[in-house]
Amino acid sequence: MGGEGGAEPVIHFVFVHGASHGAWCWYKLTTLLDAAGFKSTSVDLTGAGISLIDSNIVFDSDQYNRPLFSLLSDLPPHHKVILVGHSIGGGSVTEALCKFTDKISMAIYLAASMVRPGSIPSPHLSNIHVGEEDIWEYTYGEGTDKPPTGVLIKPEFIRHYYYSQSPLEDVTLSSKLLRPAPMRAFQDLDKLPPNPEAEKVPRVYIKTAKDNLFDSVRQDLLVENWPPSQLYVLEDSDHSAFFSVPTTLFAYLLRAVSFLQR
Ligand SMILES: CC[C@H]1c2cc3[nH]c4c(c3C)C(=O)[C@H](C(=O)OC)c4c3nc(cc4[nH]c(cc(n2)[C@@H]1C)c(C(C)=O)c4C)[C@@H](C)[C@@H]3CCC(=O)O
Repeated sequence: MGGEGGAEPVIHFVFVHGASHGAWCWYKLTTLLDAAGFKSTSVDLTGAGISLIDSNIVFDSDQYNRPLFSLLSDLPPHHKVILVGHSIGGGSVTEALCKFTDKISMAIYLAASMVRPGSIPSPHLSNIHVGEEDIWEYTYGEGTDKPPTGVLIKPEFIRHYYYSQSPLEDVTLSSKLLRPAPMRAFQDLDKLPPNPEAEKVPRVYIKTAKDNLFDSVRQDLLVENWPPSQLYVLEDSDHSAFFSVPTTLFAYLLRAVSFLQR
């Protein structure tokens, strides 16, 4: 955990957003944690949130994850963080876990992509939203004869798939803030070689039970394929627990980290 040389080590949470989101989506959680005396940081990955980079020119996962990697590499010696990733942000968490293993005391996946390094994820998992509707809008930054460079959920599907149980104010605000996500950065996320050291770090999975985007069956499959040390279920949560059930999520985060102190 912290280890700043004072009497009590600081418990420091670092939050990683999912596709199209940004550091902004964690505002309720960081407020609760800061008020309770914890340290929290939320990052904007390249091309997301208030990043000045156009996501159409983000080419790979290294470039996409650079703000997170910089944060971790700049931590003082012996300072460890609890890394929390949402949705496809779980891929960034796993990459960070492999690259900065000694900086991470716990990895927490919230309705997130949790794929074991060295394994091949089932195609059933990598097909985003396998339902009937075509809910995605693509951007062709290099021309329509080339593969898409960006992807964003169509406006009419935002509420149902991302925020069905969340307050309307959060839906309204998010609708203004969501940005196209860098397709090419996602293609190589989760394509990591085996990493036995990273496997020693405790992992926690938090399931979202009323999730219209990432259904229970697929979340269960991730958990089955790479069992975490702790599993929690947010019964009333949509895909975006940081909006729909922030106080329960806060309580689960505290319960999860309490196991580090035993
Ligand atoms: C375009 C393919 C690329 C990909 C994109 C993508 N993935 C998610 C979104 C987008 C645009 C979302 O909006 C959603 C999210 O982050 O919401 C905030 C996404 C999810 N992805 C998940 C799992 C998952 N995705 C991939 C792969 C890709 N996602 C493509 C390369 C994998 C693997 C291993 O290949 C996995 C495990 C979920 C956590 C969410 C839910 C989306 C869904 O599956 O319906």
